[in-house]
Amino acid sequence: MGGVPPRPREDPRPLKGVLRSFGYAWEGLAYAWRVQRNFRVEVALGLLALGLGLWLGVDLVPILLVAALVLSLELVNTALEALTDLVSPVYHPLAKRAKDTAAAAVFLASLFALGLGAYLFLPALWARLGLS
Ligand SMILES: Nc1ncnc2c1ncn2[C@@H]1O[C@H](COP(=O)(O)OP(=O)(O)OP(=O)(O)O)[C@@H](O)[C@H]1O
Repeated sequence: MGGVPPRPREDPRPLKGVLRSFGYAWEGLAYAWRVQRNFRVEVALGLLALGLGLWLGVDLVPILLVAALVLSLELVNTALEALTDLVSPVYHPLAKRAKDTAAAAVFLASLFALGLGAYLFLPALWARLGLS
């Protein structure tokens, strides 16, 4: 067998342990960035929305919150995909349910982000362009 790295022992020094946890979280982020094109697209769209929000002078808090929601759900979706592939490398209807439902969570949050973007940006954009 082999291939499965040993589980690291918990570091008794609190700060070291916390820093190590950040390191693992960073590895997870780097993995999602590397393998998930959707994650990269969502980061780019989030930055675009922030730039647009700054330019139009709209409230950035809802934009930051919805971007955090979409990106976090995409990370959870990526984790679930990996776990599903581990426990069910061949087709199984329950594996399909798990992957499809996790994907639906990202889809729903993305639809919400789109609606929020339209609600926040369109009136400000019309005003900026002198169309309202
Ligand atoms: N082991 C499996 N058993 C049953 N259905 C599966 C299985 N693996 C994947 N699927 C089906 O194929 C779809 C695509 O799965 P895949 O693993 O390619 O993820 P994905 O949706 O392409 O994710 P991403 O594009 O974010 O990597 C799933 O949503 C599911 O419907």
